[in-house]
Amino acid sequence: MTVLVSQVNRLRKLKRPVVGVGCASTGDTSAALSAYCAAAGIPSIVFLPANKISIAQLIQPIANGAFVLNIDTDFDGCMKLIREVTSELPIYLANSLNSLRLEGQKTAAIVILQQFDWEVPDWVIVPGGNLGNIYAFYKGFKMCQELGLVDRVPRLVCSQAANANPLYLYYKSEWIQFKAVKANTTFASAIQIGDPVSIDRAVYALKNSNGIVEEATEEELMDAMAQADSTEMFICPHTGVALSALIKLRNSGVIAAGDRTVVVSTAHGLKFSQSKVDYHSKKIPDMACRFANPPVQVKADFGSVMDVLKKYLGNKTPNH
Ligand SMILES: N[C@@H](CCOP(=O)(O)O)C(=O)O
Repeated sequence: MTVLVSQVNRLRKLKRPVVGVGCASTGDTSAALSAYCAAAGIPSIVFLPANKISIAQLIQPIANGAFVLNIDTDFDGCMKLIREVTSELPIYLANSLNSLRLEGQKTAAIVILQQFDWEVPDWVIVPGGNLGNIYAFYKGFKMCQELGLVDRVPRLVCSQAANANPLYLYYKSEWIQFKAVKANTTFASAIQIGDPVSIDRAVYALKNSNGIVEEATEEELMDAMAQADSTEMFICPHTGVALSALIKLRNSGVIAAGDRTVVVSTAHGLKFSQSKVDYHSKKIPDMACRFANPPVQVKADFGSVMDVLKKYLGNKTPNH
């Protein structure tokens, strides 16, 4: 996002008629845009689907001084509206159909290679919604190959929530015909997108990296998130979608035990704390919440506290 906002800053210094930067968002693009625009002193305008993003996501653009429109539609409706508006008004569009976003995002691939000491991982798994990310990763890896820094690109996996899975359905139809879907509610709300703007670029990236598309049900993604959290992480539900793909591909043997695999995490878990509260209090209809760790309610007296502690510790063996 800073690549794009820096470019807009330059255009404005050149006296080009750009009154502000706008985006439709499921919560993360708007947070980044509003922060960088605030730093650059450029007005930001964000179109958000009302009641479909977390409070932590909503408050970021508000706090950063963006002009926030809460629109009674879903992300795809917001995207359609901002495209119409930016074709009428001199507002610069910041969603990932703008190639400046992709140029910035592709640096994530370079960072992965650098962290792997320029050895190419076998797999990179990315959660997919509007689908700019998966293409940007491909673009970054391909650029490094063309520069001779590495000799190949990793196999890419794009993982979608089963409730918002147009790419998965397209892949399963062997790329016969793309059909946008109505995105249903998912805990992975940032990828609750039925008509991704970067569909063609994503397909190009997947075909050219011998890629795979996976999907995760609500139960699978929430269980994967809880399992990851219990190992010291604190991931977002979208990362749970990507981890579910890893679990499935590993179980089916597609990803082998020795394969080096990167799972990309796209947001901080603290932005989605309500989903974790719901899971750990086992309040989600039709979900077993197998890895829930609810707090134990106990009376404020020594005996009661000792009783529950002894019961808990009785199940544990000392670690010598
Ligand atoms: N998940 C995104 C949706 C918009 O995607 P973009 O990459 O086209 O900006 C968000 O957080 O808003």
